[in-house]
Amino acid sequence: MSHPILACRGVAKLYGAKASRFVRDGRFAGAPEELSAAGVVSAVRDVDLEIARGETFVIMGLSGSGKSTLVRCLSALTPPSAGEVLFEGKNLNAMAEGDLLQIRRHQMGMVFQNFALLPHLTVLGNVAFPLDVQGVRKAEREAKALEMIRLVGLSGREGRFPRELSGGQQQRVGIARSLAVKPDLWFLDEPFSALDPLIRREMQDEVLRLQGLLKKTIVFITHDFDEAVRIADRIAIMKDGRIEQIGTAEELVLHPATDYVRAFTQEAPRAKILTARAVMAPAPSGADFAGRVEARARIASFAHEVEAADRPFAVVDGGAVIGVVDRLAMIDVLVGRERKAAAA
Ligand SMILES: Nc1ncnc2c1ncn2[C@@H]1O[C@H](COP(=O)(O)OP(=O)(O)OP(=O)(O)O)[C@@H](O)[C@H]1O
Repeated sequence: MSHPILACRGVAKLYGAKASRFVRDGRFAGAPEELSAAGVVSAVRDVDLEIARGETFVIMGLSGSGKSTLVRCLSALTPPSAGEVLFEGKNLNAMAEGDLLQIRRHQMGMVFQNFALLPHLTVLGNVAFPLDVQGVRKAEREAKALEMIRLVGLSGREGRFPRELSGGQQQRVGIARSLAVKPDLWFLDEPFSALDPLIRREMQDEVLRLQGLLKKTIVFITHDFDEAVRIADRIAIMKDGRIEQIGTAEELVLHPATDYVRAFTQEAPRAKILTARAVMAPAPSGADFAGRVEARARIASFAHEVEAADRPFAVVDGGAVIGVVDRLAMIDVLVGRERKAAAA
């Protein structure tokens, strides 16, 4: 990656009175037994990652795996105990407090699971709040806030208080507020887990729509693989404070680096993740095709047609046939048996 907007090198976050014993020369060093004997929790350790500008990067893992702590380190809410977090190449932890505050206020936006709205402020007041903190004048901040309220579809509700809104609407206010400062980096920490499944899906579409429009860099935490698959460019899977693997959903499903990732992705919606390219077989010469599918098309989008056909479908890339998929390939996918991809 040429110029990541955000990068981590050897990041660790330790909790406990004796935590500093396990940091030497800015690096984390300690065996699990030593840490537990000293009563130290390594909420995050050994994290290296790079996030590209415009990327939607999802962090997944079970409860307690360190997702929120890592995001707190990435967003400079908390300093790591060891390692570096680089924002646009600058080390956030070596920065003067004032510069850090500027970056947090002007270049980062956050959305939380519990909405974190101010109950005594209206929708307009809540969305304008971060601009108020920045010292933006009233007329300007209200104009900007109204623009964001319109963007998230809440026009007409500017004067309502949070308690007068549904959960989904409250989270739209949270989203509008986090976007009001026009951040480069947008952090969303399990933003939709308090919402019911239908609203949750609607909000995922909302994030996708806003991302298409605003082209932010997104760091998104979720427990839900379906949610991750819908929105992520890449997914990091965390376990016990460490990142087990980073990859596209397809890479994680097809090439899990550890048994943990294999187990974690077992229930993943394979047909929504795998592409024609990943399941195709080499095309026999002179084959008679029932139709064509794009190499990058997800299986779910064409499985029906292919299953119903008595001949294979051609897999095409840039107009050229690069392989075939047939009924058998569909069954292989559904039972989790992948074929080797044909040379692409
Ligand atoms: N301030 C703290 N003091 C002590 N331990 C902490 C602190 N914050 C987090 N931890 C511990 O660090 C580990 C990681 O916590 P974290 O909240 O980052 O996990 P998570 O993956 O975000 O979990 P969840 O999905 O439940 O929010 C947990 O074992 C937690 O108890």
